[in-house]
Amino acid sequence: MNLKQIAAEKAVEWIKDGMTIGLGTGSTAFFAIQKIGELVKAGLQVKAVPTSGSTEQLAREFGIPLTTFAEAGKLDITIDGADEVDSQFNLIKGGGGALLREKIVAAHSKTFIVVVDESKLVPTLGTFPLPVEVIPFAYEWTMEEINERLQADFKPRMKDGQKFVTDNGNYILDYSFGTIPSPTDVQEKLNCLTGVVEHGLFIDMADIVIVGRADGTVDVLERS
Ligand SMILES: O=C(CO)[C@H](O)[C@H](O)COP(=O)(O)O
Repeated sequence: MNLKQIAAEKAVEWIKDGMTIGLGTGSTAFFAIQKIGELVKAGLQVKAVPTSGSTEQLAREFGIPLTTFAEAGKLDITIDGADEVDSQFNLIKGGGGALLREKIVAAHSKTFIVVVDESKLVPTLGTFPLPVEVIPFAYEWTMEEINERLQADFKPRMKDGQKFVTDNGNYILDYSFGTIPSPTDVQEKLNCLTGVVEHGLFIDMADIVIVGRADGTVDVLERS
């Protein structure tokens, strides 16, 4: 079986009747959404908040009832993928461009479960470029300020020859660090910059990391 699928389907075991859940974005989250759809068809009662337009569409296709934050309050569980996971459960996310809603949803969940195949486990974050979501208005100035602070190479994210635009109408800059020895340091530098909406560092947010291994087993790692 696909490693992403075994991790994602394991995570779905945490979902119980009556829960409100956050649905992540990406090819790993897809398998969780698909499985939840099957369980809903079989009678599971849940309501979900999607983290992107594409996930909302998938949830509708799979017949998963949707809700809003206003209605749901704090979510019971969110299941989402990640681009990198370090040994402290810190993450880089946003490869799919949904980092802002993903972070909001994860931050408002009692339990945040991250599902990955083992290739996403790293000793230190930073091989995967760090996505930074910026407001399009005067984004060149924001970019200059970020560059001054981060001193790392970056590329504006493109799609079909145009700047990639997020579900929130913003741009993404992908920063190549190679290695991020102190994710909190980078987070602090980015958090106070006007024009930066959000970044893909998810620090101290994941409660459980579920890993699909090449030998077909699945590891459930819980934050101590
Ligand atoms: O953060 C994300 C989307 O914004 C995804 O969770 C991340 O990119 C991992 O994607 P995949 O499961 O397809 O490898």
